[in-house]
Amino acid sequence: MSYNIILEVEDLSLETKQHQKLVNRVSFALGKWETLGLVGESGSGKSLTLRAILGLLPRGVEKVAGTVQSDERTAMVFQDPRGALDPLCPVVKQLSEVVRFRQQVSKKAARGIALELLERLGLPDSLKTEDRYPSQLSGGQCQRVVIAIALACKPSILLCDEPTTALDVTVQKQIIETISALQKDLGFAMVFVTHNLAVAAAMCSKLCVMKNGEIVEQGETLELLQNPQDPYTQMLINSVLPVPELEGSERIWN
Ligand SMILES: Nc1ncnc2c1ncn2[C@@H]1O[C@H](COP(=O)(O)OP(=O)(O)OP(=O)(O)O)[C@@H](O)[C@H]1O
Repeated sequence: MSYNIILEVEDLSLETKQHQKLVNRVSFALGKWETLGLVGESGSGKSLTLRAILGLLPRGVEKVAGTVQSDERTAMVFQDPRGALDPLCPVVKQLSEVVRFRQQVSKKAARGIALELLERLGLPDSLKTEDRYPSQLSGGQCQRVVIAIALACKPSILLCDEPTTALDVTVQKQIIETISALQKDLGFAMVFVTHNLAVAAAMCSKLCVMKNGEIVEQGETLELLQNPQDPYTQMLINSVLPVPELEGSERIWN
């Protein structure tokens, strides 16, 4: 890996045990501080690619070729925040345990670091004083806790698998702004999986467009969106609905 590259995926291929190809010869590189977006339709292999980077492939899926070279401090934020948390454990305790394990500090120090992290993520002070379980938090608050847990590992690479898909649009925007601000503060690199081209354009300096398990096009975000070469990328861009004019235009619901 060259000096500034923190993650390099080369010719990665994943298959089921029955040899069904799921990801085929995927290659990309991520520089320090950079954010790379993986975009493409559902089922195109984005999540499996992230899981392969983390070495956490689901049962029945195998890496059959290729290499992944990455910094060992890699953490992941999953799509479904509630599913990523233990429903039977108060959230501060869950976060403290990760801090204690990953940062090798005392129980008391871990709780202090956990509370600081929660504050940094804009979670309410009531979490400091009362035990709150995931079911007592909103979806956006659960996602903030999950992000705090990922950051407790002090990652140099953060893998985000559609971290805002399960949230409403205003909360989506807040979470994306929070992640961007934390990235500026803490200086990690990111691979960001999203369906949303607007989010990808706002967050990512480079994009890889995936279709049927392959990267059909990759490049600098602006260049790629302004001058897409692959018909599939062109179709993705054309399928983003423009915000309709509010007066005088035909509406679908009329
Ligand atoms: N455990 C598994 N066993 C067999 N096939 C799987 C498994 N997990 C995923 N797949 C298949 O691998 C392909 C890629 O899945 P993946 O979850 O990476 O897609 P994705 O691009 O992340 O989709 P989405 O945007 O909907 O999350 C899909 O065809 C999916 O059905």
